[in-house]
Amino acid sequence: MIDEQPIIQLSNANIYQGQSLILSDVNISVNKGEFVYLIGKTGTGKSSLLKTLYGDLPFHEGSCQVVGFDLKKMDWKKVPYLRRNLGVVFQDFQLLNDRNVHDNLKFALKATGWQDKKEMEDKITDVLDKVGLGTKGFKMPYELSGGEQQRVDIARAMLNSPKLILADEPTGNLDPETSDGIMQLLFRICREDDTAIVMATHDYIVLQKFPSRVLRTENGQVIDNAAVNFS
Ligand SMILES: Nc1ncnc2c1ncn2[C@@H]1O[C@H](COP(=O)(O)OP(=O)(O)OP(=O)(O)O)[C@@H](O)[C@H]1O
Repeated sequence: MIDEQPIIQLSNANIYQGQSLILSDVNISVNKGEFVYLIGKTGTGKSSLLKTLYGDLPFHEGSCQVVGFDLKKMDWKKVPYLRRNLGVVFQDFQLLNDRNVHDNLKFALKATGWQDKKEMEDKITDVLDKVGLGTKGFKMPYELSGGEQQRVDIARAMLNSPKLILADEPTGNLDPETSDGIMQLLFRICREDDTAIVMATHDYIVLQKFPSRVLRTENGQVIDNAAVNFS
């Protein structure tokens, strides 16, 4: 068996928002290709944890390794390099409304250092096919349904073939049927590309339909392999 480093490893980690300690003594590890839910009541720190993992909040106490980056030692200027190695998916899609789907993806590629036109075109075709939007590249974001916009957001997260995708309530704005489609897509990416996915959610229907390991934020702690009470 190949001895691989976890994609995420936090040990005795403290998570802050400014001066406020949000989560303390966090000890979790996520392996390649794992799908992990992050649940917990509102305001208990799910987004704060995800933001720390993608370098949006500084990390100082304990240890935190993400896709091979040591966040405690990492120079703040290196955050763009960290971001090239992971994908982030948001609840509100965060697409640029002044350009079409293709150009949204091209913008993201250029912003992460891509230059070769042919390679960029091939990559855009590849990710749009993967999310089932191969024919929608010319559409403006406002011409798409919520589910389609979320697929574009996921396509954008996949552009740099990340080993990790962090998703903050990706089904939060979608109806149950559309959510199912997004969950099937995320699980397929996880399985076929061996991408680890950490997904914050309030959606217990999704958890029930697509069971996987659960982390729960509660009373300033993160509980691993948490039981879920569906009643
Ligand atoms: N920008 C900020 N500045 C200061 N405190 C913040 C900021 N954002 C969030 N907080 C605080 O951090 C704590 C955790 O919030 P966080 O958004 O991480 O929780 P959450 O579990 O993701 O909540 P939700 O489920 O509502 O999205 C809350 O007490 C919140 O008020």
